[in-house]
Amino acid sequence: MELFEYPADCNRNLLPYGGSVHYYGKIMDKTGADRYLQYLLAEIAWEHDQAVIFGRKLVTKRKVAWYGSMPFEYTYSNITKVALLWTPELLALKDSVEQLTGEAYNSCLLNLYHNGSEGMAWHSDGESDLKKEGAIASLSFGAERKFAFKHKQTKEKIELVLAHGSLLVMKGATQTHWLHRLPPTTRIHTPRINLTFRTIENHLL
Ligand SMILES: O=C(O)CCC(=O)C(=O)O
Ligand SMILES: [Fe+2]
Repeated sequence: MELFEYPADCNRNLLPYGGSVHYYGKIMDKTGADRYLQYLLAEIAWEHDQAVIFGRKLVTKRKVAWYGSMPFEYTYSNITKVALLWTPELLALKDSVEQLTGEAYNSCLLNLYHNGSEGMAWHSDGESDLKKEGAIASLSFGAERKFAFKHKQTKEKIELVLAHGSLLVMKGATQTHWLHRLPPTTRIHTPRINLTFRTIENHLL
């Protein structure tokens, strides 16, 4: 298992095969990242996430929000959500991420993990409404947390730490061949916010 440290080289593919993951490291200074963290904590329309699993409605401790360029409908874990429209701050972040990654995004899923007891289990972001093999750009604010990839067949694992104000991009066949997760940890007692910019297609708008 490899653990990547700074300085980040955004041209380096962290995956050895079957997709591409690029870590840009911190894309803003600490003052800027602190300001976005405070803004996001205070102003985003956070809600507890819900999922219907085996016909039972479960509510997660983690909070989520969903924003976009249009009131897209987005279905995952059998729950349909309607996107809120970009705030000026989210639009500014989207523009920066588009410039850095050379890709366009029309929506963003936001996650708020209150402390290390909250995480996200192994999954891939292969929902049918997402552009196939489209890039997913992930911005992190707040507590530094480990993030892990696991190949679906070989089970090979790749881990890295996502810094405050940092950018990670997953693209190509990554979602087809690799799972990812945010493991829980007892060591973290402060919040982390993650924004994943995505491209929704086949919407009926
Ligand atoms: O919190 C993270 O860094 C990842 C979130 C994630 O994988 C997702 O929203 O699909
Ligand atoms: Fe994901």
